[in-house]
Amino acid sequence: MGEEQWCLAVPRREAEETRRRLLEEGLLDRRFRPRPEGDAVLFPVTEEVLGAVRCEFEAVPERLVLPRHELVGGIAIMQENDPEGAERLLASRPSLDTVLFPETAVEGEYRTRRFAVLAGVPSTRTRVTEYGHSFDVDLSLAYFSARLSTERQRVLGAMEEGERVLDMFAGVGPFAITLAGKAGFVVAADLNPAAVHLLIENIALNRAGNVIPMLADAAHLPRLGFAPFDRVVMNLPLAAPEFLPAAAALCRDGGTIHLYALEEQEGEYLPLIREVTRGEVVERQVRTYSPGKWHAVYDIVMEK
Ligand SMILES: C[S@@+](CC[C@H](N)C(=O)[O-])C[C@H]1O[C@@H](n2cnc3c(N)ncnc32)[C@H](O)[C@@H]1O
Repeated sequence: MGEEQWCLAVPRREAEETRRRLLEEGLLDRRFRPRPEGDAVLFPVTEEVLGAVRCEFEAVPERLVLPRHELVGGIAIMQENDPEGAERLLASRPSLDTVLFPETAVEGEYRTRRFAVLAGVPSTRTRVTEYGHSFDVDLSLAYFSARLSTERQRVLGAMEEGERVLDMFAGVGPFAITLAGKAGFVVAADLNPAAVHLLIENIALNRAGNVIPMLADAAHLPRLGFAPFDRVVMNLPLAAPEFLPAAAALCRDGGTIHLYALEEQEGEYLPLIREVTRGEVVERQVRTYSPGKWHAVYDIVMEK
């Protein structure tokens, strides 16, 4: 079952006049694209607007079922390869530019997917706004998931002012730039040159001058002679445990590592974590990944 959206179905001959009046009254988004359906044109509206205007206009309320999708800025990623559903989705959401369908799973070292464009502007690039920050992303070139926005705020909330932070797998910078709000500085590393290009653009976009971008393999970071960090973010769920010894070497005693991992059993990574610290470890489920598998985060206090 997809998501539902209320619409006003207006006879075609009334459509232009209705559009003008709804715009004048501020009840319709200016980016609205009319979508003819039979003899009518469908205007997407909220339930409140529907209640307010249905008596005034020669209009019938309709409930459209929209295909399941995930929103990333102006892009909707659909779960089904359904071009007709994609057109409906595009018409119902004025803020959308493009509807994509992932042709592959998230794959490779850079954790990217290949997409087919189902509707709209043929591009995988968009701008995402998250808690007052803006991130330019290109979904086919670099990883980005809007689903971790709450998690980034949680980590920010756990920080003290002025911390030295390392983001080992920074992507286009959502953790690094969010945490920069409280940090003294953030070193943000990624192996993917396209991700680092976007990271640099995002540092400028958000004026986050205390984020230091690095094109680097996280495995080499311990050899670069950094002073120990107060906090290390490890967001590479499939392989982060491999890099835990490197993170432990880079984190000060009493500092915190946030290890994101994909697991099938609660506490799966505890034995590995116990090899690097005697400190407190708190595990949380971030979200379900697939049946029987979930993304977990371990907040690890370093005590060597
Ligand atoms: C799951 S993504 C997370 C990106 C970002 N933290 C976010 O939340 O959007 C993991 C990132 O790690 C990068 N990566 C993979 N292997 C790496 C390595 N050995 N060293 C540094 N970065 C790596 C990938 O290019 C990818 O951008």
